[in-house]
Amino acid sequence: MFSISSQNNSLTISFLSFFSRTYSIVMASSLLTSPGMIPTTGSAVVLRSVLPFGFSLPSLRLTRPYNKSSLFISCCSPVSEKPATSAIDLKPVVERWPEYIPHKLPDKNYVRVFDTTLRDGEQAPGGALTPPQKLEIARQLAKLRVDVMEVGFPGSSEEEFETVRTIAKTVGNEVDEETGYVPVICAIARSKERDIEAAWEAVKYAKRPKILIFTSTSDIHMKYKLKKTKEEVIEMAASSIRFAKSLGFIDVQLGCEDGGRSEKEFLCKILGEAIKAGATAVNVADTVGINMPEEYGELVRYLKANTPGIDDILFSVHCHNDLGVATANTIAGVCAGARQVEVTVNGIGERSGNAPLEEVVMALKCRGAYVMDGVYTRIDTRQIMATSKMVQEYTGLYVQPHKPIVGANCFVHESGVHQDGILKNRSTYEILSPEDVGVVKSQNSGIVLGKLSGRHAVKDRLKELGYELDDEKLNDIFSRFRDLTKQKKRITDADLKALVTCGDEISSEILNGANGKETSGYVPVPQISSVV
Ligand SMILES: CC(=O)SCCNC(=O)CCNC(=O)[C@H](O)C(C)(C)COP(=O)(O)OP(=O)(O)OC[C@H]1O[C@@H](n2cnc3c(N)ncnc32)[C@H](O)[C@@H]1OP(=O)(O)O
Ligand SMILES: CSCCC(=O)C(=O)O
Ligand SMILES: [Mn+2]
Repeated sequence: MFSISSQNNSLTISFLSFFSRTYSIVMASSLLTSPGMIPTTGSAVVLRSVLPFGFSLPSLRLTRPYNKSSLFISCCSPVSEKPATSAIDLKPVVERWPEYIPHKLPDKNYVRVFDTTLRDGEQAPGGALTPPQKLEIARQLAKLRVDVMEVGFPGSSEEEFETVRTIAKTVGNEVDEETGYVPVICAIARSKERDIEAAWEAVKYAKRPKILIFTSTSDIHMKYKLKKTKEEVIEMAASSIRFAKSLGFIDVQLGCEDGGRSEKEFLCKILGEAIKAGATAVNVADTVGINMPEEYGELVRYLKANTPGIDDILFSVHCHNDLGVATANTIAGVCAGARQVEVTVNGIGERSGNAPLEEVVMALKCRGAYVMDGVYTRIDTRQIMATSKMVQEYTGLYVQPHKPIVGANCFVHESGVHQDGILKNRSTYEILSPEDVGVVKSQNSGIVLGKLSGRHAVKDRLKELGYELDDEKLNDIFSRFRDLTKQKKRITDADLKALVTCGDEISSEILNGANGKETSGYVPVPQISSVV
């Protein structure tokens, strides 16, 4: 069924199943007796093997020790019986954080997560935060294990300067003993010495300080906003980078604002000059969210292919969501070779926001191994929901129920056909494991009852409540349940009990609230909460 090969410090198990394209793998501990073996991070399972006639076969790459004597690995192929992510992903005993080298990644598939919730996210209209809130979010971002957090614009005000400095002094020095993890603390600056000095004075206390110097590169921005020529903009960017280095910054990123509307040849030129001046990373921002995924991916590919020295530094992507494709553009950038993603929690940011961290990270976790050549991040995805909730509460910017990954409806089912599928096997309609994103569910399994629900779900819920019904009785209850949904949007446990116990009369107790707040319009789903 499978073959095992060993190379260097890694073991590859290739599964030779021609019969099924769905995989559920149980491995005995005897396979994994070698000390020093754990799954590669991010996507525990790396699928690589390809059959001659195009079928994908999974292989599992193991490189360090497991803390379990036996392993149950659930992995998904393009068609899977298991959620694509799994709460029982293999966990290492102690996983050391890779050494941080600003311009270099520990391996070619590592994607660095640069969170900008506290800078671009805070720029969301109505999203301003107090200094203590920013500090608390920074601590939570560290729990989430973001590689880099961009925490503010020190040159913009005294208060912002102090806030960034406090985060640098605290969160920027809290090294996790077990893993060695400590976040990079980044500050943004315009291409102005005053901003760059303020950035240095604020973040220099962090173990790993970083600056993002931005400059506009599109004709529109250069002409109307900066009122500068191309040559002047190049000189401004290069001299700013040199100035930042002269102050003590080792990690300097140049951000090309409005890169998505910039001339490609000009971008190559300015990026090349930035690299010569000592930049360790560059980004090309789709500042106005105008690019389409193919277009943005193509831009990244072009710049990676045509900029001298680009492969010696980190290429970062920064996408806005004006046309609803920020996540897709970010992923297209990664597929084109970018290895840092600039994202915000819940996707908050200017106008329609930035690429949401949770979407990009879960897309890579869920599909990185299958369709993106094994890219992965080291985000602790179980902290996603807690982080999302904190950001919602502090900014007052609440996500819609159907927001991917963190919306209240993500693991909830109201329609009969779906409920029936979920009750038979969750993977029929869920691709993620709720626990993987920090969601715990109550015993009613994310099933809510309403107008579109079916008999299976009603019967199942009644059984949970202690009522075992024969088909005739169920049909009767179901018919009255349907009647009730004409008057109530959400049918509660109390309603169900009353339907069973009240005979033909629908009690006034049931209809209480029929016109009330709780049953009109959207009703938040109560059975989901986050695990911190
Ligand atoms: C695309 C982005 O998200 S970039 C981040 C933007 N974030 C913010 O703006 C939040 C914080 N901003 C602020 O507090 C203020 O805007 C400040 C303190 C930075 C500047 O305030 P003010 O001095 O009053 O200037 P104001 O904001 O009105 O105008 C911006 C100035 O910066 C200049 N500027 C804009 N981008 C750049 C750049 N990349 N490099 C150099 N100068 C720039 C503009 O041309 C304009 O300069 P001008 O006065 O010579 O015309
Ligand atoms: C170029 S990255 C920094 C500025 C920014 O947030 C943007 O351009 O969208
Ligand atoms: Mn932005």
